[in-house]
Amino acid sequence: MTLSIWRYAHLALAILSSAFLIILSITGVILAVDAINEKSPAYKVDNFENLTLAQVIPTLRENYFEILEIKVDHNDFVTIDAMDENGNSFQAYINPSTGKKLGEIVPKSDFINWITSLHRSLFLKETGRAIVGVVSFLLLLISISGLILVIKRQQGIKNFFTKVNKDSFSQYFHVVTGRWLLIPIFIIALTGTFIFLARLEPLIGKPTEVEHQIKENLPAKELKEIEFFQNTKLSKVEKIEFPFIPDDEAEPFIVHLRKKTVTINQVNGSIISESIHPYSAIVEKFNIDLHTGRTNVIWAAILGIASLNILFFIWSGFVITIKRTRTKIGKNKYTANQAEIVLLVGSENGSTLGFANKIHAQFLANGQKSYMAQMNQYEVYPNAKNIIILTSTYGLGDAPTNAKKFEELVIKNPQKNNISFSVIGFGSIAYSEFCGYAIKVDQLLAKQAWATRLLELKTINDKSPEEFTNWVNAWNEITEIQLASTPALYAGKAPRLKNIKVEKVTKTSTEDATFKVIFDSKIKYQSGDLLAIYPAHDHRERLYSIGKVDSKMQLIVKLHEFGLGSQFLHNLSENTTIKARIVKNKAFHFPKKASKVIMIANGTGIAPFLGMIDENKNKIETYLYTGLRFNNHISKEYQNFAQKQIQNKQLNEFHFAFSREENRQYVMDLVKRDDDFFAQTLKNGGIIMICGALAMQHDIEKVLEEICQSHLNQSFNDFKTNGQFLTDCY
Ligand SMILES: Cc1cc2nc3c(=O)[nH]c(=O)nc-3n(C[C@H](O)[C@H](O)[C@H](O)COP(=O)(O)O)c2cc1C
Repeated sequence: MTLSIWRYAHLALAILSSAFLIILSITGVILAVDAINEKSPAYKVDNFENLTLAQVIPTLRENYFEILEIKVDHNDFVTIDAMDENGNSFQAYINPSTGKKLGEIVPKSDFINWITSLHRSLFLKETGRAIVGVVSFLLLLISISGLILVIKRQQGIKNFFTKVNKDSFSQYFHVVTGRWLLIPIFIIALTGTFIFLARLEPLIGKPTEVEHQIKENLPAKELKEIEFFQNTKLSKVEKIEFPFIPDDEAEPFIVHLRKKTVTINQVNGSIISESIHPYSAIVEKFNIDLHTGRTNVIWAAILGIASLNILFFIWSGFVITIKRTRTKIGKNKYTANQAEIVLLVGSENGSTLGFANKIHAQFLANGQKSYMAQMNQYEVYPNAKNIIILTSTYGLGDAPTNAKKFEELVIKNPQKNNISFSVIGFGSIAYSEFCGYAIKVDQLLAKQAWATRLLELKTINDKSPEEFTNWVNAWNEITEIQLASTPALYAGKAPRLKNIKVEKVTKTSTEDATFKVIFDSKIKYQSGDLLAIYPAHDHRERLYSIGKVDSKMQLIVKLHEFGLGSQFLHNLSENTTIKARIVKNKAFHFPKKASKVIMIANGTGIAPFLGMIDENKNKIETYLYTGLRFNNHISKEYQNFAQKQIQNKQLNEFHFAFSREENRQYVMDLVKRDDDFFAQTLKNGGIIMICGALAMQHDIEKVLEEICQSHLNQSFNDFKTNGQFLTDCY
């Protein structure tokens, strides 16, 4: 049978029974705790297993005036129901070997009685019992289908307990705890079903009565001499009814054992009759013991944990199902016939579809006729120029469920035009066949006469947005249709946006079109973090480095004529709010401890450093090197700020280079000039931070390499790997 039939059966049964299962599991946990509690105080005596009735009955007779009965409960505690000399009846726990009273019998609390009744019959008497019986049976079927799903997932029964790869929290724990708790849950379900069945009239057997021949004139015996008492252990007894009047032959002892009830002549000790319990009654008791854990603390604890876990199964099972429904594809704007870009998705749990959705939305926003379908819906696309396949892998290099028919369909429906194809595989290196199915699909398409490879197969481990942007970059390089290459955009969860208030947008400097935006916001962030804004009010985000100055969020932005982000920021009105989010950039936070920090920036890359200097309350020795084009009002403002911070002792020195002024200078010229200082700083464990253009970073790294080689006879790489070089360049 296919995986999906088992999966649907498992799900349908769970949906059908979940409301009742929730009630039964919660009450089950409470009853399990009660079963454990019941065992303390412990009234079981040490030699209980060895005591015979020949020892117990005479002792009790000596100690008590008139005994009605004694009972041995499932905890092996013995209780007595007797009368004292004054004719007052009493019940108590006793020590069966000495007859001593051990404690009062405390009745179950109203709460426990209420819970027990809810658990047994949902307060609906016989109807409720029937519902509970049916739900137990459904739970039995759920555990069987669950067992089969685990076996299938683990590729056979022999791998049942081998490692489960962590795909998502809910899935991982559903499978892992499922493996361990399947047996107790199976037993709970099976015994629960039997307890219900055992109450059905036709299944209840009748006891077998055995009358013994009564021998006349047998000699009288003392109680301790009666053979039956000598041969019967107290531990096998459930109840003994004592004769009303001692020494009267007409008044027998009635001993209730697990398997039978025996009537004994109290004078001569002969067995008068035996009533052998039907098999169903014995099984029922055993079932109740197993179902309630009342005879064993450890088993009661296991049942409690298993019951609790049923709640967890219900929760995680539904999370998995909801995730799975995410593999459904929404309505397309264009038909398969109109489509120029076709995105085909193979996804079991929806994450691959998430990636596909994001590029589909961008294609549509760029005016492309993009069409998305499941791989199982493959057909002929008369106008397609590009087919992009995004598929995950399951089993041992197998297709996800919605791609199972793909191979057959590709062979059956050859395309009529030449179409470029590109395959992106989603998988996990934890599996031996990493992206095995994507590899198969890539090879299959390569063999089709109509297909031309656009890009090499790209495999992506563990849904990595970074690895996905490698494919995006490769796509952007060879096609006209540009896709966003910010990894954060492709990260799993849709980001939660916050409202932040615009406090001020400064005028742009005439020479290099730079301006400052100040936000007033209570969101948590730190200088060096990034602010993600959504200028097109869609999912495409632009990131800006943040400086926290005077407790305000400050961005320094260069206005680009066609820059969506910079134009958006530039046009903001004061006292309005925008939707944005913080992208934590831990790798670029100001060090909490360092012997020395050197900051290198060019252009707007100075933004986070202004904040870091302002926040340098520990007065770590800090040096700022900045490269700008012009020495204008903006650079003057930076210099004034730096001067003030030197007075505060939050900055030690600052150096500016201007590339469009007299004596053209770049920031790397300043580094070269202070080569000895840079070498010593690195040697002494100091940290260099760099923010600005990627090209500047390359140049600076080259200069630092030369400095390290000539001054320290060492490679700059050593300091990089040592975490002494922090970068945030774009
Ligand atoms: C039961 C199971 C089996 C898997 N088998 C493989 C495999 O053989 N090879 C592989 O590369 N990834 C395997 N994976 C990992 C998935 O392909 C990967 O997590 C993928 O990103 C899931 O995408 P989806 O959410 O779109 O289905 C397996 C995952 C699970 C849960």
